[in-house]
Amino acid sequence: MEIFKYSGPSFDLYGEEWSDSLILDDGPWPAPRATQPLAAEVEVPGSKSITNRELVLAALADGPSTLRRPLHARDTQLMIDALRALGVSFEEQDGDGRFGPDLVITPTAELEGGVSIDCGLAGTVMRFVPPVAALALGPVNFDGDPSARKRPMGGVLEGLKQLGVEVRDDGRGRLPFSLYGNGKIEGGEVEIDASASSQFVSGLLLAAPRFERGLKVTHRGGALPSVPHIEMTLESLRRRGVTATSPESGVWQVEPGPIAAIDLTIEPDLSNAAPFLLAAVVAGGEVCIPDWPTETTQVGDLLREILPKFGAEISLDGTTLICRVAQPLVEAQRPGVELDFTDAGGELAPNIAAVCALLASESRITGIAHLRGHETDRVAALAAELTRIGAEVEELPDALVIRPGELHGALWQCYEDHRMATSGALVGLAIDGIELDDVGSTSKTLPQFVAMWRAMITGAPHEPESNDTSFLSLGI
Ligand SMILES: O=C(O)C1=C[C@@H](OP(=O)(O)O)[C@@H](O)[C@H](O)C1
Ligand SMILES: C=C(OP(=O)(O)O)C(=O)O
Repeated sequence: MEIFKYSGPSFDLYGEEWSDSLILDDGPWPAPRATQPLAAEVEVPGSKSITNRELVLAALADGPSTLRRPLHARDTQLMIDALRALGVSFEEQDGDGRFGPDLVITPTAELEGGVSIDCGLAGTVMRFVPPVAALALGPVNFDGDPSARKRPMGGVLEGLKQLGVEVRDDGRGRLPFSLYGNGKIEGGEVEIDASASSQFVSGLLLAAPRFERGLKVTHRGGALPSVPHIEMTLESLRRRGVTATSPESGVWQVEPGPIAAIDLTIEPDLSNAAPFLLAAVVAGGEVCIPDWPTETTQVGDLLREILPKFGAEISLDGTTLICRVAQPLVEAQRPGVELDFTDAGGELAPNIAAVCALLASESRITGIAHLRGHETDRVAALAAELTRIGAEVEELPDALVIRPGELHGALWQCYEDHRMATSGALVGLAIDGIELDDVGSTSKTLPQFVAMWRAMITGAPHEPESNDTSFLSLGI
């Protein structure tokens, strides 16, 4: 079944020539109900966060790098297109992954300016590529989807301005903007407010080994979200021989020096494992995820602690994570939960909040203020959609209080947000008549979602060939 086609990024920075990237086949998608306990093994494609960090580092490395089992999805394709526009070369290579080819990335001697970059709706592209582009000679224009223009960018732009890069923007700290690099950055120290996104810090640190004096970044502002993602950035730099440390809380230091070319296998995306593991919580039964990393900086690893709060028994059989649940959630009449998502917020909270609507008493999901600057305002979107299906929801500035109600079918709005889409699919397992207005939004990080979801429910092995992934080709 063909769910959508990706027509490829195409835009005109200052004009209105937007081409819609996702063309849905048949309007709303009826979310399948689970009528019996699940029994599925679900192989999950590579991590978005690791793939896009590694693409950036490979682009700045001292030789060709090979990425095995990288994620192939809209966010990674946008990253490849952005880096290719700056002069980096990409080659596909057959690998053992089931979700697309391996990649060989060859850096360019000199990054090329005079180009426009489409960030789509990808936070990693809009925050990680500007510091790379600032190393190029000549102007680089940045823009993205209309909804991307609402996402905060201030910390990255402020950091670049403090580094002496000429930034032309409208002062709102948002897309679109242009950078005028002169081929090098001296580096030194910057102080930014990263309370809106940890990606501001990660973006500056990833390019920092190529600054003449390296970089010290200090965060000044409110609570810093998604700290494990900054740890992932430091870890990715260290893996390539760069000295990268956090001498104290809210301060990070990267020494100048070469970024080693490496051959790396990308871990499965543990945040994308979340809807499948939570499906076992909702429907009962067992869902297994192979290749769960034994050590990881991915926030999705927190699922091993979170899922037992919903009655799941979590175990490891070698490197296969097993989530076993005795009874469907609604039958189990489990009490509400209280969870703080300051660290894992963005990626895990939407799915968890959706499942909370199926608990028997009040749940509180806190530490989620920064989710308002994600693909959509996720706090408002979750409040609206859970209310739409009959839950009683209180929306606070940085929290959601979710109380059970008479749940019923409805057209669940996805707001172009992959995690809102998978959240709708989750409640649809337990409630008749849930339809999603835009299941194609899952192509941001998981273009195979629909086929994988169906295969999980029927217990059939997922066949990647049943998806149209032709749009993922690099065209080379
Ligand atoms: O660095 C990364 O790869 C990410 C950092 C987090 O962003 P925020 O700090 O903006 O929440 C996370 O939500 C996002 O999905 C991926
Ligand atoms: C917040 C997310 O994405 P992005 O990398 O675009 O910020 C996410 O994937 O949940």
